[in-house]
Amino acid sequence: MAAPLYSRILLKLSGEALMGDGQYGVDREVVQRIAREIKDVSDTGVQIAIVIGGGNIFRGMAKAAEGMDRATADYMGMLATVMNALAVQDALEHLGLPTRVLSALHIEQVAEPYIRRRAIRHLEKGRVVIFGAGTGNPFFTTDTAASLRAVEINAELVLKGTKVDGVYTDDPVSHPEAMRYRELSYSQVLEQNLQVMDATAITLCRDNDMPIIVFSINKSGALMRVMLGEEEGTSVRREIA
Ligand SMILES: Nc1ncnc2c1ncn2[C@@H]1O[C@H](COP(=O)(O)OP(=O)(O)OP(=O)(O)O)[C@@H](O)[C@H]1O
Ligand SMILES: O=c1ccn([C@@H]2O[C@H](COP(=O)(O)O)[C@@H](O)[C@H]2O)c(=O)[nH]1
Repeated sequence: MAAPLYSRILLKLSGEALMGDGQYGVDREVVQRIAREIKDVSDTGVQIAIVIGGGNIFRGMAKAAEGMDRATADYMGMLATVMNALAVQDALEHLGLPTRVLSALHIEQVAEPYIRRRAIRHLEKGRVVIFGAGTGNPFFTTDTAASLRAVEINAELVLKGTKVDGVYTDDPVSHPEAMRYRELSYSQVLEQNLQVMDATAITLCRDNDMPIIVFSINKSGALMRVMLGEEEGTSVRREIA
């Protein structure tokens, strides 16, 4: 089999991708399938760090969050990502993969605190590192946490695994006629206001020359195909000559 193109990656998993066909929460079978795909990549020797979103839990609480103080609601969202991190950790460890959850919020009984050098050490030892609680700051998103952690740990690539199979001319969920891009520059995403990742996350990647590939985590084998450099999803990187 061909060798992966990367040795250290940051995988951003959309929280909503974990809920399968449900309205909210975690679908165990979906998480187990994603865990198997992660293990396949890990078995090739690629170091994998993961940032998980919280949309599957947090959007289920949207009514409760209405009218709340924004920062308080954001802390609820960050705690939701910790629950997802534990669900993914459990699924990976059932497959025999060593993992560590590192949380940006202090909850020592549940997860190690985020310490950059520790995260790198875990990766070097072959552990899958799962970053919980986003950046630890309200007014941010887990996409931004993914860009930030990727830069911090010197990852070679941010992989955004989501429900759609790339970046489209418009939201493909509400605009079925939208067309998928094969590649885009950071500035095209920003100028065209393509909503697949927020502007802060894209800007951080642009400023640090961190390439991004957006792909469908629901498509079997897609994660491995991205690792092997095969045509999959949309690649976002610096200006295309
Ligand atoms: N131009 C676009 N191309 C592709 N997807 C788009 C575009 N504009 C909006 N989207 C939407 O962006 C979503 C991707 O964001 P995603 O659901 O992964 O959110 P997230 O914040 O990363 O994760 P979470 O579900 O945890 O909140 C897709 O489901 C898609 O419907
Ligand atoms: O750094 C962060 C990351 C996340 N949040 C809050 O959590 C939710 C869920 O994250 P998603 O990226 O939408 O999946 C988000 O809406 C924020 O409320 C945060 O405050 N800071």
